[in-house]
Amino acid sequence: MPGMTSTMASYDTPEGVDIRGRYDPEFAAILTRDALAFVAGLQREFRGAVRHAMERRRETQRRYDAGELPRFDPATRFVREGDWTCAPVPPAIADRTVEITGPVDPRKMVINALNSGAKVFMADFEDALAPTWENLMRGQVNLRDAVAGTISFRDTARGGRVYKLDERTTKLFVRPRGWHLPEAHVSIDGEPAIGCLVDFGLYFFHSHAAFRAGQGAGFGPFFYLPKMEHSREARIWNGVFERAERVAGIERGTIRATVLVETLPAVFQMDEILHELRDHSAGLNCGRWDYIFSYVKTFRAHPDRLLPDRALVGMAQHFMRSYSHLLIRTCHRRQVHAMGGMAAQIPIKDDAAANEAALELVRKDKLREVRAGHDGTWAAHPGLIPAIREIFEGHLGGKPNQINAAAAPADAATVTEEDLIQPPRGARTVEGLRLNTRVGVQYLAAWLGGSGSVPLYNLMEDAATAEISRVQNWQWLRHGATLDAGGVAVRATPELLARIMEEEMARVRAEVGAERFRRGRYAEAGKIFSRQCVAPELDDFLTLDAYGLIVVHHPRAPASKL
Ligand SMILES: CC(=O)SCCNC(=O)CCNC(=O)[C@H](O)C(C)(C)COP(=O)(O)OP(=O)(O)OC[C@H]1O[C@@H](n2cnc3c(N)ncnc32)[C@H](O)[C@@H]1OP(=O)(O)O
Ligand SMILES: O=CC(=O)O
Ligand SMILES: [Mg+2]
Repeated sequence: MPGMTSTMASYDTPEGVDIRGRYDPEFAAILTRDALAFVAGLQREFRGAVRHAMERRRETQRRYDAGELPRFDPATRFVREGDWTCAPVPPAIADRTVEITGPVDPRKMVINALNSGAKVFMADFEDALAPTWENLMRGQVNLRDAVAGTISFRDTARGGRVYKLDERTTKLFVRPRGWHLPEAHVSIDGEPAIGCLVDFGLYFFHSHAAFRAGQGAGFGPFFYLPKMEHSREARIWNGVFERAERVAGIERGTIRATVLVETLPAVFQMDEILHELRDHSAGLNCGRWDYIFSYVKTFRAHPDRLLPDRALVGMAQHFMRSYSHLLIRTCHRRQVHAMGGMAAQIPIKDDAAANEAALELVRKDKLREVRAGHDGTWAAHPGLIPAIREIFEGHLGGKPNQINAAAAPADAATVTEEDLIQPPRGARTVEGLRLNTRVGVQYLAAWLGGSGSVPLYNLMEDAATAEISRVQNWQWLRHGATLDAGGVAVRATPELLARIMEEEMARVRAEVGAERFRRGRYAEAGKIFSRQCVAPELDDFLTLDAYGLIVVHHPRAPASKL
């Protein structure tokens, strides 16, 4: 009987491992006994180090809250000043001029990304994915089939159009979740698994051999590593890679990873992070959106460092420019790629002039990046790839990257601690508070409904951009910021937010329509977002705070709070 298997059958798990997510025969082919034993081995070896690293994050934040500023660590000066380089770049990924990003599910999108004409596809378990059990497991199935070259999809909504891989596809990088996120559907020795070790472990276990034979020319698999704050966290990843190489019997140093420098503390640790990963490094990337989020988080207790409206905090702000210039110099000194970041604009379908204006903003952003010395950059949508390729390939003149040209802006050698934390300039407005609220609520509603990246007001929104909306509102309220309301100064207060919330919820309802509003989780998202904005203590991550609401344990009752 259809459906019978899903209630009766269960996963074959090794000692100490329990699967609390829905049973599905397709998922069972991923959650094999051996694959789970591999994940459990990682968790058992590294859980102590991860716990310690998370405690150190909290301890460091307490020091920032007491007035300390982030700075370069005098104890590791020898690493910053030392004359060392990372292992040579694998030939398969010398050219990373344009990288498309997208969630590991839906399947169609994965195929589109692999066929997009970009050099790399960064398949995301992180900012672009709501980590529901279904998304995570379907994502693993998609990645296994993508690496095997067998992935296909029949789109019934499009008259049965069949999607399959082209002759030439992009190289695959996979981004697991950050160290802070648990995986509540997998328990190991009675505690939730570490989310990123589940993402990494299952993908690596099933695909490393096919990947190295097909995609990596003897190297790989390749990864992106998000949201790290300190080199001790990179050291854990290095250990994970070494264990994986040992267990799989592959040559040490062939797994490679690009670290996103997307927290403020990490910008003071770039050499140290590369040094920890020097045998496994594939460079650094400017994760600009989480970086802005992290600036607010780090300075949550510093009223002299309030951000202006979110729309004004771009790469032209001094602290952002300094960060990207220092990242380029650091990477090129260490002989690895310095990757640029994500412009939030996406194609606008129904307005040619607005579309051209959006494309022009993307072009400008990419031109700035390649001129500054970046070796490649990110695209959020396939429609942007031709323009971005033209800029990067035109500037590089046939070279795959500019690592050996040691390209870096002249001011990169003199970037100071003060440059990296200089408060951004610009107005703080009630309109900004409104927009944060409107966007934050809609993103959260989408995330609760299982979508981790969505188009909103012609921009890409994902967990990182939504975090900026949340923490900026929190910061303004916490410090009673003065906001401009069309020439009149008003104070950011919980009462003002409550009024704006009511008005913006009504606006969202009118925009999306009553039926979609009712079916979606907008009301719930509104409540969560409000609570997060007025919380006495800033929640570290909105996705962690709300995670319990997307956890569905089987066969027991759904929706348990962790
Ligand atoms: C801060 C950071 O971490 S940035 C990195 C994480 N964020 C991301 O990766 C966001 C990636 N982008 C996206 O998710 C999407 O582009 C969105 C949600 C912004 C917009 O998606 P949509 O509304 O579906 O776009 P749209 O309707 O224009 O899609 C047109 C086609 O392009 C495809 N497409 C759109 N974006 C992508 C993508 N990133 N990768 C592959 N294919 C894509 C769609 O599948 C669709 O294909 P079809 O014509 O065969 O049906
Ligand atoms: O992950 C990328 C970012 O900008 O955040
Ligand atoms: Mg990010």
